[in-house]
Amino acid sequence: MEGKTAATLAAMPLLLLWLLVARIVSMLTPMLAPWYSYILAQRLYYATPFAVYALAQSGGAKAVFTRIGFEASYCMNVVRRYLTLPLRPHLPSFYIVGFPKCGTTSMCTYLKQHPCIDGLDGLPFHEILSKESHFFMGAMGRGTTASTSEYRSFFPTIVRSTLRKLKYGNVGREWMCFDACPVHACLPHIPARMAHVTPNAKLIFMMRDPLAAVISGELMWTTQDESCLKPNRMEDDEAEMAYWAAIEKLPLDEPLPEDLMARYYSETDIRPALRSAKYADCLERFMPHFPKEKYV
Ligand SMILES: Nc1ncnc2c1ncn2[C@@H]1O[C@H](COP(=O)(O)OS(=O)(=O)O)[C@@H](OP(=O)(O)O)[C@H]1O
Repeated sequence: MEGKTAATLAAMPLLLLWLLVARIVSMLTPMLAPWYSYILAQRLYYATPFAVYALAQSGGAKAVFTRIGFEASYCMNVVRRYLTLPLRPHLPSFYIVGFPKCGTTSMCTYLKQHPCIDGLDGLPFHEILSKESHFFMGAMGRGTTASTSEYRSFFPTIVRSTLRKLKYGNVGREWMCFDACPVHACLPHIPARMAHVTPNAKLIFMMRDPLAAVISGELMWTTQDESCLKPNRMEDDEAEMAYWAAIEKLPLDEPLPEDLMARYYSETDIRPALRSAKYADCLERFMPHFPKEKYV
Protein backbone atom coordinates (compact mmCIF):
# COMPACT_ATOMS: atom_id res chain seq x y z
CA MET A 1 0.00 0.00 0.00
CA GLU A 2 1.48 3.43 -0.88
CA GLY A 3 2.35 5.84 1.93
CA LYS A 4 -0.39 8.37 1.12
CA THR A 5 -3.11 5.71 1.19
CA ALA A 6 -1.81 4.29 4.47
CA ALA A 7 -1.73 7.79 6.04
CA THR A 8 -5.30 8.47 4.85
CA LEU A 9 -6.48 5.18 6.34
CA ALA A 10 -4.76 5.90 9.65
CA ALA A 11 -6.49 9.29 9.84
CA MET A 12 -9.83 7.90 8.63
CA PRO A 13 -11.82 8.25 11.91
CA LEU A 14 -10.83 11.91 12.16
CA LEU A 15 -11.58 12.56 8.49
CA LEU A 16 -15.01 10.92 8.75
CA LEU A 17 -15.80 13.08 11.78
CA TRP A 18 -14.73 16.17 9.82
CA LEU A 19 -17.02 15.18 6.94
CA LEU A 20 -19.91 14.55 9.32
CA VAL A 21 -19.56 17.94 11.02
CA ALA A 22 -19.31 19.67 7.63
CA ARG A 23 -22.45 17.90 6.47
CA ILE A 24 -24.41 18.93 9.57
CA VAL A 25 -23.24 22.56 9.37
CA SER A 26 -24.06 22.68 5.66
CA MET A 27 -27.57 21.33 6.26
CA LEU A 28 -28.23 23.99 8.89
CA THR A 29 -26.87 26.92 6.86
CA PRO A 30 -29.88 27.53 4.55
CA MET A 31 -32.13 27.68 7.62
CA LEU A 32 -29.84 29.73 9.87
CA ALA A 33 -28.43 32.04 7.17
CA PRO A 34 -30.94 32.20 4.29
CA TRP A 35 -29.30 35.41 3.04
CA TYR A 36 -26.11 33.38 2.32
CA SER A 37 -28.17 30.90 0.34
CA TYR A 38 -29.64 33.84 -1.61
CA ILE A 39 -26.21 35.35 -2.37
CA LEU A 40 -24.80 32.02 -3.57
CA ALA A 41 -27.83 31.44 -5.79
CA GLN A 42 -27.42 34.85 -7.45
CA ARG A 43 -23.81 33.95 -8.30
CA LEU A 44 -24.95 30.63 -9.75
CA TYR A 45 -27.71 32.30 -11.79
CA TYR A 46 -25.09 34.59 -13.35
CA ALA A 47 -23.43 31.45 -14.77
CA THR A 48 -26.68 29.62 -15.55
CA PRO A 49 -29.42 32.16 -16.32
CA PHE A 50 -31.49 29.34 -17.87
CA ALA A 51 -31.86 27.75 -14.42
CA VAL A 52 -34.40 30.38 -13.43
CA TYR A 53 -36.63 29.34 -16.36
CA ALA A 54 -36.05 25.64 -15.85
CA LEU A 55 -37.01 25.87 -12.18
CA ALA A 56 -40.14 27.90 -12.94
CA GLN A 57 -41.44 25.44 -15.53
CA SER A 58 -43.76 23.55 -13.19
CA GLY A 59 -45.58 26.82 -12.35
CA GLY A 60 -47.44 27.99 -9.22
CA ALA A 61 -46.57 26.84 -5.70
CA LYS A 62 -44.65 23.84 -7.03
CA ALA A 63 -42.24 26.16 -8.84
CA VAL A 64 -41.70 28.21 -5.67
CA PHE A 65 -40.88 25.10 -3.62
CA THR A 66 -38.67 23.72 -6.41
CA ARG A 67 -36.66 26.94 -6.42
CA ILE A 68 -36.34 27.02 -2.63
CA GLY A 69 -35.21 23.37 -2.63
CA PHE A 70 -32.75 24.01 -5.43
CA GLU A 71 -31.20 27.06 -3.75
CA ALA A 72 -31.00 25.31 -0.37
CA SER A 73 -29.33 22.26 -1.98
CA TYR A 74 -26.87 24.49 -3.78
CA CYS A 75 -26.05 26.32 -0.55
CA MET A 76 -25.51 22.99 1.25
CA ASN A 77 -23.18 21.86 -1.55
CA VAL A 78 -21.07 25.00 -1.45
CA VAL A 79 -20.81 25.17 2.35
CA ARG A 80 -19.93 21.48 2.64
CA ARG A 81 -17.36 21.76 -0.13
CA TYR A 82 -15.70 24.81 1.41
CA LEU A 83 -15.61 23.31 4.90
CA THR A 84 -13.85 20.23 3.53
CA LEU A 85 -11.63 21.92 0.94
CA PRO A 86 -8.36 20.65 2.47
CA LEU A 87 -9.69 17.09 1.90
CA ARG A 88 -10.30 17.75 -1.79
CA PRO A 89 -7.02 17.46 -3.74
CA HIS A 90 -8.52 16.18 -7.00
CA LEU A 91 -9.07 17.94 -10.31
CA PRO A 92 -10.68 16.36 -13.38
CA SER A 93 -8.63 13.84 -15.33
CA PHE A 94 -11.00 14.40 -18.22
CA TYR A 95 -13.97 16.48 -19.31
CA ILE A 96 -17.13 15.90 -21.25
CA VAL A 97 -16.53 19.33 -22.61
CA GLY A 98 -19.26 19.58 -25.24
CA PHE A 99 -21.50 19.95 -27.01
CA PRO A 100 -24.86 21.01 -25.54
CA LYS A 101 -27.75 18.72 -26.43
CA CYS A 102 -25.51 16.00 -27.84
CA GLY A 103 -26.18 13.24 -25.31
CA THR A 104 -23.73 14.46 -22.65
CA THR A 105 -26.09 13.58 -19.77
CA SER A 106 -26.37 9.97 -20.96
CA MET A 107 -22.60 9.70 -21.36
CA CYS A 108 -22.12 11.14 -17.87
CA THR A 109 -24.53 8.58 -16.41
CA TYR A 110 -22.81 5.68 -18.19
CA LEU A 111 -19.34 6.76 -17.06
CA LYS A 112 -20.39 7.18 -13.44
CA GLN A 113 -21.38 3.52 -13.36
CA HIS A 114 -17.67 2.65 -13.52
CA PRO A 115 -16.50 1.99 -9.95
CA CYS A 116 -13.33 4.07 -10.35
CA ILE A 117 -14.91 7.10 -12.05
CA ASP A 118 -16.71 9.88 -10.20
CA GLY A 119 -18.32 13.10 -11.33
CA LEU A 120 -18.96 16.18 -9.20
CA ASP A 121 -19.58 15.79 -5.50
CA GLY A 122 -23.05 17.31 -5.20
CA LEU A 123 -26.62 16.62 -4.20
CA PRO A 124 -28.55 15.12 -7.12
CA PHE A 125 -31.37 17.69 -6.91
CA HIS A 126 -30.63 19.06 -10.40
CA GLU A 127 -27.90 18.40 -12.96
CA ILE A 128 -26.40 21.83 -12.26
CA LEU A 129 -25.56 20.49 -8.80
CA SER A 130 -24.25 17.05 -9.67
CA LYS A 131 -23.31 16.91 -13.38
CA GLU A 132 -22.14 20.34 -14.54
CA SER A 133 -19.87 22.66 -12.57
CA HIS A 134 -20.34 25.84 -14.67
CA PHE A 135 -17.16 26.84 -12.90
CA PHE A 136 -15.45 28.52 -15.86
CA MET A 137 -18.63 30.53 -16.43
CA GLY A 138 -18.33 32.13 -13.00
CA ALA A 139 -20.51 29.85 -10.82
CA MET A 140 -18.10 30.51 -7.93
CA GLY A 141 -17.74 34.18 -8.82
CA ARG A 142 -16.83 36.12 -11.95
CA GLY A 143 -13.28 36.69 -10.70
CA THR A 144 -12.33 33.11 -9.80
CA THR A 145 -12.62 31.28 -13.10
CA ALA A 146 -8.94 30.31 -13.12
CA SER A 147 -8.56 29.41 -9.45
CA THR A 148 -7.36 25.85 -8.93
CA SER A 149 -8.37 25.75 -5.26
CA GLU A 150 -11.92 26.93 -5.97
CA TYR A 151 -12.25 24.33 -8.69
CA ARG A 152 -10.97 21.51 -6.44
CA SER A 153 -13.95 22.11 -4.17
CA PHE A 154 -16.32 20.53 -6.72
CA PHE A 155 -14.70 17.10 -6.72
CA PRO A 156 -14.84 14.16 -4.28
CA THR A 157 -12.79 14.02 -1.11
CA ILE A 158 -9.67 11.98 -0.51
CA VAL A 159 -11.79 9.73 1.73
CA ARG A 160 -13.95 8.69 -1.20
CA SER A 161 -11.10 8.27 -3.66
CA THR A 162 -9.04 6.23 -1.17
CA LEU A 163 -11.92 3.92 -0.28
CA ARG A 164 -12.75 3.45 -3.96
CA LYS A 165 -9.14 2.67 -4.82
CA LEU A 166 -8.95 0.10 -2.03
CA LYS A 167 -12.22 -1.55 -2.97
CA TYR A 168 -11.80 -1.56 -6.74
CA GLY A 169 -8.03 -1.21 -7.27
CA ASN A 170 -8.02 -4.72 -8.68
CA VAL A 171 -9.89 -3.59 -11.81
CA GLY A 172 -6.49 -2.23 -12.84
CA ARG A 173 -7.50 1.42 -13.21
CA GLU A 174 -6.63 4.60 -11.38
CA TRP A 175 -9.50 6.38 -9.67
CA MET A 176 -10.43 9.51 -11.61
CA CYS A 177 -13.06 12.23 -11.69
CA PHE A 178 -14.53 14.38 -14.42
CA ASP A 179 -16.68 17.42 -15.11
CA ALA A 180 -19.50 17.15 -17.68
CA CYS A 181 -20.48 20.74 -18.39
CA PRO A 182 -21.14 20.86 -22.14
CA VAL A 183 -21.26 24.65 -22.28
CA HIS A 184 -17.51 24.65 -21.53
CA ALA A 185 -16.99 23.92 -25.23
CA CYS A 186 -18.76 27.01 -26.41
CA LEU A 187 -17.42 30.08 -24.65
CA PRO A 188 -14.18 31.49 -26.05
CA HIS A 189 -12.49 32.36 -22.73
CA ILE A 190 -12.74 28.78 -21.42
CA PRO A 191 -9.98 26.78 -23.22
CA ALA A 192 -7.23 28.96 -21.69
CA ARG A 193 -8.71 28.62 -18.19
CA MET A 194 -9.22 24.88 -18.54
CA ALA A 195 -5.62 24.41 -19.69
CA HIS A 196 -4.42 26.60 -16.81
CA VAL A 197 -6.08 24.49 -14.08
CA THR A 198 -5.85 21.04 -15.74
CA PRO A 199 -3.12 21.08 -18.43
CA ASN A 200 -3.03 17.25 -18.69
CA ALA A 201 -6.77 16.59 -18.88
CA LYS A 202 -8.37 14.70 -21.77
CA LEU A 203 -11.35 16.20 -23.58
CA ILE A 204 -14.42 14.30 -24.78
CA PHE A 205 -16.47 16.15 -27.40
CA MET A 206 -19.84 14.70 -28.38
CA MET A 207 -21.47 15.90 -31.58
CA ARG A 208 -24.75 15.56 -33.38
CA ASP A 209 -26.52 17.11 -36.37
CA PRO A 210 -26.06 20.77 -35.33
CA LEU A 211 -29.56 21.82 -36.38
CA ALA A 212 -31.16 19.09 -34.24
CA ALA A 213 -28.98 20.20 -31.31
CA VAL A 214 -30.02 23.86 -31.72
CA ILE A 215 -33.71 22.94 -31.86
CA SER A 216 -33.36 20.65 -28.84
CA GLY A 217 -31.62 23.44 -26.90
CA GLU A 218 -34.14 26.10 -27.82
CA LEU A 219 -37.07 23.85 -26.91
CA MET A 220 -35.56 23.21 -23.50
CA TRP A 221 -36.11 26.72 -22.31
CA THR A 222 -39.05 27.94 -24.31
CA THR A 223 -42.48 26.57 -23.59
CA GLN A 224 -41.68 23.21 -25.21
CA ASP A 225 -43.58 24.41 -28.25
CA GLU A 226 -41.78 24.76 -31.59
CA SER A 227 -43.79 27.86 -32.48
CA CYS A 228 -41.86 29.70 -29.73
CA LEU A 229 -38.44 29.21 -31.34
CA LYS A 230 -36.69 32.55 -31.74
CA PRO A 231 -36.82 33.57 -35.38
CA ASN A 232 -34.76 36.75 -35.31
CA ARG A 233 -31.09 37.69 -35.77
CA MET A 234 -29.26 34.80 -37.38
CA GLU A 235 -25.88 36.38 -38.20
CA ASP A 236 -23.23 37.96 -36.01
CA ASP A 237 -22.59 41.62 -36.78
CA GLU A 238 -19.19 43.30 -36.41
CA ALA A 239 -19.85 44.53 -32.88
CA GLU A 240 -20.86 41.05 -31.77
CA MET A 241 -17.79 39.46 -33.34
CA ALA A 242 -15.54 42.06 -31.68
CA TYR A 243 -17.17 41.35 -28.31
CA TRP A 244 -16.48 37.60 -28.49
CA ALA A 245 -12.95 38.13 -29.87
CA ALA A 246 -12.22 40.30 -26.81
CA ILE A 247 -13.65 37.61 -24.50
CA GLU A 248 -11.27 35.04 -25.99
CA LYS A 249 -8.31 37.26 -25.02
CA LEU A 250 -9.57 38.08 -21.53
CA PRO A 251 -6.62 37.72 -19.09
CA LEU A 252 -6.98 34.82 -16.65
CA ASP A 253 -7.09 37.05 -13.57
CA GLU A 254 -9.69 39.45 -14.96
CA PRO A 255 -13.35 39.02 -13.86
CA LEU A 256 -15.81 38.00 -16.56
CA PRO A 257 -17.91 40.94 -17.83
CA GLU A 258 -21.24 41.40 -16.08
CA ASP A 259 -23.27 40.81 -19.24
CA LEU A 260 -21.35 37.77 -20.55
CA MET A 261 -23.59 34.87 -19.58
CA ALA A 262 -26.87 36.72 -20.13
CA ARG A 263 -25.58 37.50 -23.61
CA TYR A 264 -24.63 33.88 -24.24
CA TYR A 265 -28.08 32.67 -23.13
CA SER A 266 -29.97 35.53 -24.80
CA GLU A 267 -33.71 35.09 -24.52
CA THR A 268 -34.49 37.04 -27.67
CA ASP A 269 -31.73 36.05 -29.99
CA ILE A 270 -30.91 32.73 -31.64
CA ARG A 271 -27.30 33.67 -32.51
CA PRO A 272 -25.77 32.27 -29.31
CA ALA A 273 -27.32 28.86 -29.94
CA LEU A 274 -26.11 28.86 -33.53
CA ARG A 275 -22.62 29.89 -32.44
CA SER A 276 -22.49 26.93 -30.00
CA ALA A 277 -23.37 24.53 -32.81
CA LYS A 278 -20.41 25.66 -34.95
CA TYR A 279 -18.43 22.72 -33.70
CA ALA A 280 -15.31 23.32 -35.83
CA ASP A 281 -14.98 26.95 -34.62
CA CYS A 282 -15.36 25.87 -30.99
CA LEU A 283 -12.84 23.02 -31.37
CA GLU A 284 -10.34 25.31 -33.06
CA ARG A 285 -10.22 27.48 -29.96
CA PHE A 286 -9.04 24.50 -27.88
CA MET A 287 -6.23 23.57 -30.30
CA PRO A 288 -3.61 26.09 -29.04
CA HIS A 289 -4.20 24.95 -25.44
CA PHE A 290 -4.39 21.13 -25.60
CA PRO A 291 -2.28 18.83 -27.83
CA LYS A 292 -4.03 16.61 -30.40
CA GLU A 293 -3.71 13.37 -28.40
CA LYS A 294 -5.94 14.79 -25.65
CA TYR A 295 -9.11 14.82 -27.78
CA VAL A 296 -11.67 12.00 -27.84
N1 LIG B 1 -27.58 7.75 -26.41
C1 LIG B 1 -28.07 8.80 -27.09
N2 LIG B 1 -27.99 8.88 -28.43
C2 LIG B 1 -28.47 9.93 -29.11
N3 LIG B 1 -29.07 11.01 -28.52
C3 LIG B 1 -29.17 10.98 -27.19
C4 LIG B 1 -28.68 9.89 -26.41
N4 LIG B 1 -28.93 10.18 -25.12
C5 LIG B 1 -29.54 11.37 -25.10
N5 LIG B 1 -29.70 11.83 -26.34
C6 LIG B 1 -30.34 13.11 -26.73
O1 LIG B 1 -29.43 14.16 -26.37
C7 LIG B 1 -30.18 15.32 -26.00
C8 LIG B 1 -29.78 15.76 -24.62
O2 LIG B 1 -28.42 16.05 -24.68
P1 LIG B 1 -27.61 16.50 -23.41
O3 LIG B 1 -27.79 15.53 -22.32
O4 LIG B 1 -26.21 16.76 -23.86
O5 LIG B 1 -28.33 17.88 -23.02
S1 LIG B 1 -27.72 19.03 -22.11
O6 LIG B 1 -26.91 19.92 -22.99
O7 LIG B 1 -26.93 18.45 -21.04
O8 LIG B 1 -28.91 19.76 -21.59
C9 LIG B 1 -31.64 14.92 -26.08
O9 LIG B 1 -32.07 15.32 -27.37
P2 LIG B 1 -33.58 15.81 -27.74
O10 LIG B 1 -34.48 14.63 -27.39
O11 LIG B 1 -33.55 16.11 -29.21
O12 LIG B 1 -33.84 17.02 -26.88
C10 LIG B 1 -31.58 13.41 -25.94
O13 LIG B 1 -32.70 12.77 -26.50
